[in-house]
Amino acid sequence: MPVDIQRIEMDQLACWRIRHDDAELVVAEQGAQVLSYTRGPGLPIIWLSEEASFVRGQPVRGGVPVCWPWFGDLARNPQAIQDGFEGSQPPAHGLVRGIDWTLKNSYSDVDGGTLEFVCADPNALPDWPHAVEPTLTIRLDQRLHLSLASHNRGDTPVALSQALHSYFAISDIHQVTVEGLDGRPYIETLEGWEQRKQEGNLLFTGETDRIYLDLPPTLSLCDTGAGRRITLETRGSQSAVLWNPWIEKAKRLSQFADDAWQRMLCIETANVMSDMVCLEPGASHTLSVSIGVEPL
Ligand SMILES: O=P(O)(O)OC[C@H]1O[C@@H](O)[C@H](O)[C@@H](O)[C@@H]1O
Repeated sequence: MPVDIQRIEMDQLACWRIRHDDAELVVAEQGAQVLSYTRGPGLPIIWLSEEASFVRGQPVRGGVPVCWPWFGDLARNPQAIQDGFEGSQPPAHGLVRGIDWTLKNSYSDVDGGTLEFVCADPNALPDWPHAVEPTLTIRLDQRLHLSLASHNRGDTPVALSQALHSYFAISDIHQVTVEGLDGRPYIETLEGWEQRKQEGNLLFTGETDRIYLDLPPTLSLCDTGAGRRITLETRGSQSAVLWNPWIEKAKRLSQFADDAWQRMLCIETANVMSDMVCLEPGASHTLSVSIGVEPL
């Protein structure tokens, strides 16, 4: 079946939809945010909140928000990243989630379709005066491939942290495990940002908000309830954030049903803390993840 690429609208947001075989991907120009990704009928691969709103200037809950040029709370980032921001109220997860990116290129071939976005509005980031424009290449073939590239065109070094904040759809949080973390160090942000070591695979029994470091290139999300394994093959990243808000935090989140914590899990391919990116003048860095699905 030929690859079909269409511009569509989701309420206030201009979006692009790629259909290929039984897969469908929707990406908003705002934030270059993947909103949904499905393959055949049944459980989606990427989760989009039932309460998501598609409003200009507001990040959508679910999909894959791009966190850039810092991840999370700026005050928790290494000093060199904090020093790059000259404003007074840094938003969580950086500056590009709620602004329009430009579709620079789109094309299809026999194997799939590709969208290339650039965040190039020179007035968009007045409090972050650095000559780095991120580009996000999104390719759908038998897998979903996301590549976030940063190129320092200025004449001073630039430090940044970032994440492809992927929300995965799951059958039930009690029936999933994450493989590939065994023996790796992590920062337990819910208990004083203590550094700990993972023993075995990760299971979920409560609120989880951890930064894993020194990671191997592949992590897997094994979902026995759905009978499938989602694999994340990364490049340019050795850190990931594992997040589930559980019961109480779910009630405080925007665009999030009280019980939605049971149906989603974030595995965020990242460059955070000691895995931050330092770009010398003229240097580039690319953070990539390829997301595949296989039956158990
Ligand atoms: O509500 P936001 O800004 O999209 O953030 C959602 C979550 O994003 C995760 O990456 C953080 O680790 C969590 O602490 C945070 O709650």
